[in-house]
Amino acid sequence: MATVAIPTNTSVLLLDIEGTTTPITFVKDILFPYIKDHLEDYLSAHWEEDECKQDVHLLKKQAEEDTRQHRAGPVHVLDQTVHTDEEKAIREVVDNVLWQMAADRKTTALKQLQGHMWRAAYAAGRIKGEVYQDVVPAIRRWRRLGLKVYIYSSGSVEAQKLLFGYSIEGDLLDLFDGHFDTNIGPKVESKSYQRIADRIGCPPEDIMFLTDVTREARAAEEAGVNVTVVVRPGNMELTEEEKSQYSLVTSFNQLEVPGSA
Ligand SMILES: CSCCC(=O)C(=O)COP(=O)(O)O
Ligand SMILES: [Mg+2]
Repeated sequence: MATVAIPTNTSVLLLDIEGTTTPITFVKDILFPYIKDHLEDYLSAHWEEDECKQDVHLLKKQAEEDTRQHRAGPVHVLDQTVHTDEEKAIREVVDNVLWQMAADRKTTALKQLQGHMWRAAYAAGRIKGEVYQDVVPAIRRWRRLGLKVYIYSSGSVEAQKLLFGYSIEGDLLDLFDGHFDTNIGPKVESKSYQRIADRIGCPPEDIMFLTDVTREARAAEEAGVNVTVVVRPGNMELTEEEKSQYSLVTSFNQLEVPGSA
């Protein structure tokens, strides 16, 4: 695959995680199964704690929104207020979370709870965040050239910091100037990218977004952000039309910063 020149005006690289910096298999085969295996025990152990109560509250708000939107699933209604039976209430939360995960939903409520659950696993060394080999050297190179590097993932900011803070390559948090998650808006909506540009304090045109998902790429482009689509093993196959529409790279090494050769 050919090299892709980063536009000369670029001052910020905005990176997706799953399928871009990190193999999809790490998320699907390690992070998500951890949640499924530990969910019920986690809720039972932390049910009375403020953080867990806030997580359940957010899930309930999301379930109410889903009901308003007629987004029916096998189990999607949480009604904690009427439950005096803790076990039953926990069961409802478990069913709701598993239903959301089966649909790979990116709701802030789901992502916040997942982030809180992974904290203990990372801290105990049971999980280490995976990053592709080309990622760290490329980011260090970009930073030496004066570019800023931000993360934008559906995973909560806390989950992002855990992944990079406890990574197979050690603590990588000093590689990033900041993190964004769905609190700024969904990754498939162009307004989210406008907000990110505002928050960083630069025009959208000065940002290059790297992602594996063309719906995200399209939303970013609509906001005026430059985009390169990252093709990694196991990523969703692109259509011929998508391949012709976007600049593609299989490694960050293919991104050339003008004047740096
Ligand atoms: C960064 S934490 C785990 C990943 C995750 O939960 C997720 O939804 C990944 O979404 P992305 O926007 O990075 O593709
Ligand atoms: Mg992705």
